[in-house]
Amino acid sequence: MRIPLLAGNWKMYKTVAEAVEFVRRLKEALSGVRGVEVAVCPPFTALYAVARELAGSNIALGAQNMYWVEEGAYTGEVSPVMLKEIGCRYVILGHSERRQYFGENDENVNAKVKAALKHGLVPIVCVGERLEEREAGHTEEVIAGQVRRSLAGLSGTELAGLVVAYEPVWAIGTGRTALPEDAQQVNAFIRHLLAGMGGREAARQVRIQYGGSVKPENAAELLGQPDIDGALVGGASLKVDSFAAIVRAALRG
Ligand SMILES: O=C[C@H](O)COP(=O)(O)O
Repeated sequence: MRIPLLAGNWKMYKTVAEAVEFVRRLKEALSGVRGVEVAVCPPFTALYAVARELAGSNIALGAQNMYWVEEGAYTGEVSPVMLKEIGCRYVILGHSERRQYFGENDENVNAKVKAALKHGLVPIVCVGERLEEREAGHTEEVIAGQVRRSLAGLSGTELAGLVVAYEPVWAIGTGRTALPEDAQQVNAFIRHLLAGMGGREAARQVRIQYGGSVKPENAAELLGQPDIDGALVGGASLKVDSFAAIVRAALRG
């Protein structure tokens, strides 16, 4: 009932030429694939060129961040209007790298989520605990705080239409993947929280991804969990073969 979303977060990788070449090959690799949704999230510089290359394909486009204001004197920022104009469907918000290196917090993320929804973009809202928080047994408390603050003030319908990505910080780019049952437990917990915030129907519909060292070798088991509705893939989304293999694993999962 929930269509899995496999989104590639390219982070700060790929020039425009590399990005266009990549999506040309990805389109071929995924041409017959049905039953899953696929998105790529290139750096801002490559979005427009990639949008043109993806036109008419079954691959969606996403951005990795945005500001919450429509326009203005905000040097270096990109607005939801700009992303929508060039054909973005998704926008990743509150990624742990933005929280860690660029000072983002749940309140900023909440403003961005509301702005994205207002402009018809689907936010992929990232939450996740750090290693010391997990080891101290605080995972649920940390996740609950992030989910409640980042998604504060949204209606059930708005919650139903967005995507949450559970990304334990200790699993990002480290090669350490959460055990499928641990990831499932946190994703189920997030769904339970969302039921409290927006009702059971919203919680039934919302897609909750897992992210953190997802690879072709571990994807099927992670994606086979009942509350894992796709993956936010970093490193393994930078190569056509490995990203396509993860997409195929979602069909089996
Ligand atoms: O957004 C993607 C995540 O940060 C995961 O990155 P990774 O697959 O390289 O661990």
